[in-house]
Amino acid sequence: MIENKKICFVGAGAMAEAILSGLLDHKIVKPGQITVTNKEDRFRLDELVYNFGVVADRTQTYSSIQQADILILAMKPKDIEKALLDIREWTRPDQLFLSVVAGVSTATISHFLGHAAPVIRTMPNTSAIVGLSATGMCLGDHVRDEHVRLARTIFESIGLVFITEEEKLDAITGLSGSGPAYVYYLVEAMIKGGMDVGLSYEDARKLTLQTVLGAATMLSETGEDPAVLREKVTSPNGTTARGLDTLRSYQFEQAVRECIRQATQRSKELGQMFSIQK
Ligand SMILES: NC(=O)C1=CN([C@@H]2O[C@H](COP(=O)(O)OP(=O)(O)OC[C@H]3O[C@@H](n4cnc5c(N)ncnc54)[C@H](OP(=O)(O)O)[C@@H]3O)[C@@H](O)[C@H]2O)C=CC1
Ligand SMILES: O=C(O)[C@@H]1CCC=N1
Repeated sequence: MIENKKICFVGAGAMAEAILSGLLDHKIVKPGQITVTNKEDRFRLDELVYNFGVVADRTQTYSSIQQADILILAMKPKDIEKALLDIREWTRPDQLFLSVVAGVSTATISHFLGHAAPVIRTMPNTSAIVGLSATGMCLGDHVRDEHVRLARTIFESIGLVFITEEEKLDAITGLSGSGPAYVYYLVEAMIKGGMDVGLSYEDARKLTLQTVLGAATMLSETGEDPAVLREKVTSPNGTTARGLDTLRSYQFEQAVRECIRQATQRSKELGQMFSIQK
């Protein structure tokens, strides 16, 4: 429980919602401790107020920013410079800044703020909504133990937290930040494959979901190497062997590895486009 601290979200989209719903579900804060702000979409703020009971400051955004102890930056990378320049005169070095923005460095955030507030950069994922985010986190200048404790409490309410060096954040973005989309893509393909061989959409979806959930739970609960688990499914000359050979012939592994490399590269590019260069 985080008592007596006000949290203000700057940006009220998908990630902001995922984080605030985790905080409220786990009773880390009360709805009245959270304020949401965005650029212009008032209907979106109304929706969050209606669904979660949080506070939206539509007319005095800057006063909610001034009153906040913790600001969570949750806008797109292209919007962060303007957002920070708009609010900076209402911010102070004794506030904690937590960013979920892809690619943008802690040094850039500090630069745009123009003062010595502690900044923690994170990369969660949308599974935060069900409390299963894998969140990478790195610490900028001026961050003290009490800030790390607060950031941990917030992000552990939405899943696993992994503190690391800033150089790793692009890789974490390419792997686990974007990762849910890769899994959904695989699931889409498996459902289509099931339909190709005669199953209904509903049955293919149900069977695929249970298969993915079961496989993830096996990995997590047995701690086994995925290759070992894969081999246990694969009877010599059986059905799995034929399926896996087909995936290999389409260079499945190379495709997935290149996908993560490219997503990581894109995170670096976003960093170059929207971060100051040291
Ligand atoms: N979606 C994902 O899977 C993940 C996203 N991220 C990162 O989270 C960040 C947000 O992503 P997501 O929630 O998907 O994005 P959304 O597009 O859903 O939301 C972006 C929000 O930013 C607001 N915004 C834009 N400009 C400003 C501004 N100048 N001042 C205040 N608010 C502003 C928008 O307000 P308005 O609608 O009024 O324009 C909107 O509420 C991104 O940087 C992304 O890299 C990180 C991990 C996973
Ligand atoms: O696609 C993106 O850029 C964001 C960052 C990680 C997940 N979504």
